[in-house]
Amino acid sequence: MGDFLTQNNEKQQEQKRVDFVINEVNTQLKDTKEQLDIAFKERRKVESSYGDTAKVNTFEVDDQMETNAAIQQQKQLVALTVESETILENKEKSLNLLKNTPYFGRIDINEDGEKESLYIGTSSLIGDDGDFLVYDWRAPISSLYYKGTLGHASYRTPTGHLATVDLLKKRQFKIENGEITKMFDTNETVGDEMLQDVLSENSDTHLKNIVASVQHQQNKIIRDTSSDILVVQGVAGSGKTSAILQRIAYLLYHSRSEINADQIILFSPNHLFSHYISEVLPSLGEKNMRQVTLFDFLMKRHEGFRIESLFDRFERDQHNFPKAAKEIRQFKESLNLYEELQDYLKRTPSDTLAFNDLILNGEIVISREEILKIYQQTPQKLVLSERFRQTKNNLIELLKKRVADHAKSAAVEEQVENLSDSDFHYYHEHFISDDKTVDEERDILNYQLAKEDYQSLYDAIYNDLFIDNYQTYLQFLKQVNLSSVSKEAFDEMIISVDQDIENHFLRVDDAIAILYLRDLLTGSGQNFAIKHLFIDEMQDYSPLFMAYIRHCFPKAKLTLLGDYKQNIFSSYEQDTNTYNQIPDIFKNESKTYIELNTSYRCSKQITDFAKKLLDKNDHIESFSRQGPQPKTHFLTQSAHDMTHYVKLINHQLDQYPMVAVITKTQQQAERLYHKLKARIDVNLLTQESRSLKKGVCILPIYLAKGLEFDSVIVDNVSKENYPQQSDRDILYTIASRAMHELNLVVQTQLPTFLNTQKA
Ligand SMILES: Nc1ncnc2c1ncn2[C@@H]1O[C@H](COP(=O)(O)OP(=O)(O)OP(=O)(O)O)[C@@H](O)[C@H]1O
Repeated sequence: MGDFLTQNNEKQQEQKRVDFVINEVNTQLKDTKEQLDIAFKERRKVESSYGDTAKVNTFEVDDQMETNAAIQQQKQLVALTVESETILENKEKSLNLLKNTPYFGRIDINEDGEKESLYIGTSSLIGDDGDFLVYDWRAPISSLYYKGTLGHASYRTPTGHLATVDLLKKRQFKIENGEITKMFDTNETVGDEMLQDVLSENSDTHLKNIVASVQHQQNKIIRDTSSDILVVQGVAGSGKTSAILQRIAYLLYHSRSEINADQIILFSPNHLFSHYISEVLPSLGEKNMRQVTLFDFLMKRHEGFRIESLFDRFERDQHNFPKAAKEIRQFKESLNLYEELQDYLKRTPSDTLAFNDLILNGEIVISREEILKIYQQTPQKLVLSERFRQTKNNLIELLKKRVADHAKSAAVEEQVENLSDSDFHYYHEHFISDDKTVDEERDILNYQLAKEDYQSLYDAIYNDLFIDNYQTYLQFLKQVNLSSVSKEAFDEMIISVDQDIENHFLRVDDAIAILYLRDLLTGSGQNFAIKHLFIDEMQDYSPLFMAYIRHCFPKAKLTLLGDYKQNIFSSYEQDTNTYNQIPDIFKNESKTYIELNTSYRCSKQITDFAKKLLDKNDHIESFSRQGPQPKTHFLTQSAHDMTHYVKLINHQLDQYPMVAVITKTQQQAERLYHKLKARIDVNLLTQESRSLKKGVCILPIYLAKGLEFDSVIVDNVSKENYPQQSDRDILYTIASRAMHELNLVVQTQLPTFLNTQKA
């Protein structure tokens, strides 16, 4: 009873403080809004007078100079007003976040005999008297909340000095709409009670931030600023995605002046996922980073080609994936291919390199033979990219000569004759100075028009389109000797790649290899501006792609995360997966490895079930949250059984806002959707889907990657549908999408690997 009273009293005290802080937030919000209003008016004023200045007569030279100086000054003024407006807007955003939940944690410390209580929230709040009412969770001192248990603890001060304190108390709050709904004191890093509470909530259409309950290992990922390559292997639901999003917020805070969100790229598995995670950073007061999928990345770089997505490839593999095809794919995805490519390009006689004719209006202006000759005339001792640079320069010179010839042609003469008055004035104004004679004027005009005729050829040379990477790739393949595959099978593959190219279509592995080949040849394709690159679900990317990504973003620090057990797309076996090859891919770079072994997403019962699908050696810990046991339902697709299927779905829907029926393939998802849609409101998700909705959705597993649902129904877990041992990875991935409840629908018999365990 005494305890209860003390607790109640403490809660009242804390609530008083919350009220006080919210009051301060509201006052500051009001001030900020007023200042924003002033800043906005100020900017409008400066901008409109900037316009007036620009209109000043620029006829006289002196006036012109004066005007330029004035314009520069005005430009600076506009930049300053925009900057102060942005600062105020950011402040307003942070205050709005603090308005309902000003903080989530408190630590009491004794530092050099001085006791202090610090409150921790999504951003800092400084009161009238200059005191910190709330500390940003990313401030150095806030790290005490995440890493230490009570007693001695240390943190690095902004000056780099290691400060030691006595951590006396750690308290967690759940504050909703200004009211403390829960409050726990804890000695754990972040106590189980709070975590239990967060994890027992229902799933949502968007991932939430985990700022209040980051766990010790996750904290290491978030606060690592020194590794060049940070590699995270984490079991399904262990918070990898959550941790990297927090990490991005952390990096942005600590390097505000050096990094902005545009210099951070996240490779995400699909657009559904991109949308699913898009609210985490804004909820922490930060701008979202750039997101790209592998498919988009390749499409952008192979203009005019259709690319097979990983999803289409997965569907195709379900129908036919012979052993030879698997061997060839493994080769095309491997670092060996990179080495062979390099080697080939070094030793290959130049006449096996393929070039494109430069064609204008159906006529060859520079033929591929001419280009080859130019290339062959460059010094052999130079590196390839340098030979290409010289070839390119020489081609431009040659084109200039062709332009000069063209300028004298009757066609151009005629164009000049037929110029309209306004075009004539335009050329005069832009290209011909007053001191030219009539003949000179004519020559310049002819040359300019001839140059414009040839502009597309300049662009083609500039963009390296005179090289035929696709044919060069075929030439390369023709000399590969892959001992594990018969010559017939390999030749067949080359014919099929040739046909694909003819049809302007590329398979993923070819698309990546061709990009690498292109960049090795031309020395292009690198982006030095990107500072951080994150790859989620790294197990989906081949070693070759990883090496290529390093080539593309040479200055970026990499954070690679994944779970090699959720191995759906790759043709690799466990011991040759991308994760194991990281030391070979990033040979001379420093790497830090972190493992996350606890699944926070699933109830203990679901994690225990999923665990049995994996090897004994795979280490997964379940979090202690309890839920119902996974259940098996034997249902065919007869009308009678479909009624039971619908009942099962409805029953889940009565209990949970988000229910997913997960199939193995898109085709199965579509078939099931058509059977169910007349009886129940369901939402079919496809590659084109961009967002999740509450209710019931049907989707194939590869679209459910990275997502989670309150309840998952696994469709058709039958031995015909999951015949192989490797299908265990797919079932593991499906099962681990479920937070609270898992149901398996079996049409015939359970797969052999599941038969030995009762669901
Ligand atoms: N420290 C934490 N506090 C609260 N919730 C957490 C924490 N860590 C993870 N979670 C929750 O666990 C769930 C899984 O997290 P997340 O999606 O980041 O895991 P993941 O490792 O990326 O999973 P997957 O490999 O399946 O994509 C999310 O609901 C997330 O909010």
